Amino acid sequence: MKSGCFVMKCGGSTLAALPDTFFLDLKKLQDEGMIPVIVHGGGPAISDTLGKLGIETEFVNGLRKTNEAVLDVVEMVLSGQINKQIVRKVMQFGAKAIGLSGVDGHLIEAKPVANAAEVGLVGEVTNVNAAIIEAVVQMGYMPVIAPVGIGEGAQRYNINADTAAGAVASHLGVERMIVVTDVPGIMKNVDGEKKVLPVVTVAEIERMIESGDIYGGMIPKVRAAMECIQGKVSEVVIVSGTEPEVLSKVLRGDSIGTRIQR
Ligand SMILES: Nc1ncnc2c1ncn2[C@@H]1O[C@H](COP(=O)(O)OP(=O)(O)O)[C@@H](O)[C@H]1O
Ligand SMILES: CC(=O)N[C@@H](CCC(=O)OP(=O)(O)O)C(=O)O
Repeated sequence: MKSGCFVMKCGGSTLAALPDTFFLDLKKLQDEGMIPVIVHGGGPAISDTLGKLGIETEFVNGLRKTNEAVLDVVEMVLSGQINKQIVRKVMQFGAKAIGLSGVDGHLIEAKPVANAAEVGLVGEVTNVNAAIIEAVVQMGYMPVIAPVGIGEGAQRYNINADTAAGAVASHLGVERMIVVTDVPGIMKNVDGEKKVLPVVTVAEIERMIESGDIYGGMIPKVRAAMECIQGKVSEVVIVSGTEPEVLSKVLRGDSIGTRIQR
């Protein structure tokens, strides 16, 4: 992949709260020749629609228990509602974007996760067809990707968005993944005060999961980060979407959020 390309994962927790400056920043970066590849979540919107339809939903270690009925809603909300909302918003601020789901052109190939007996149709990424992303970028568009995967027998899978973003970053071989969420980074209680850790290593993350300092939705983020920094990706940065011009700040190396390094 060309230099200047980075993967940005945008969590469902923060999508509605993203300020206009976030989208203006994306447009500025695209104009400057930077290449954002967006992978998005949408967990809260999925839960909301499942609730309206009276379908029960449950999480096991941060993964949604998924059957075909749940998968219908996951695909509808992620590839339909949320993906198009993001594409429309990016275009409204003047940038060029094309929305895809992991199903399109076998973009994200998947197989059942190891604990499928417990969580059902949740996928683990087996391959990312980077050539599709590269072709979209070549045409001057920002790819916006929904984390639904496809596997053997054309089976769809629900993939955690952090996991999908990490796999996309690894397969594209980008230098950096930026995880945009609703907290300013990985936080820790220091002398009774919650502080953002500027840098954490893999060993520190393992200790923080063990001690319970990292829990819930932060776990798939740090697991995806630890997985992708084993390869070409040199760092994963976790930041808040409400911080003005957060992407430009990370890319120019400002001290912001939490950097996860090898
Ligand atoms: N150590 C930690 N520092 C910051 N947030 C944490 C930590 N451990 C767990 N969290 C939780 O992780 C959440 C972010 O994950 P999640 O809600 O899944 O967001 P997203 O939709 O962006 O993926 C935070 O709102 C916070 O409640
Ligand atoms: C398997 C699994 O749990 N999939 C997630 C996919 C969306 C997601 O990950 O969205 P966030 O980034 O907003 O959490 C789900 O069904 O909620």
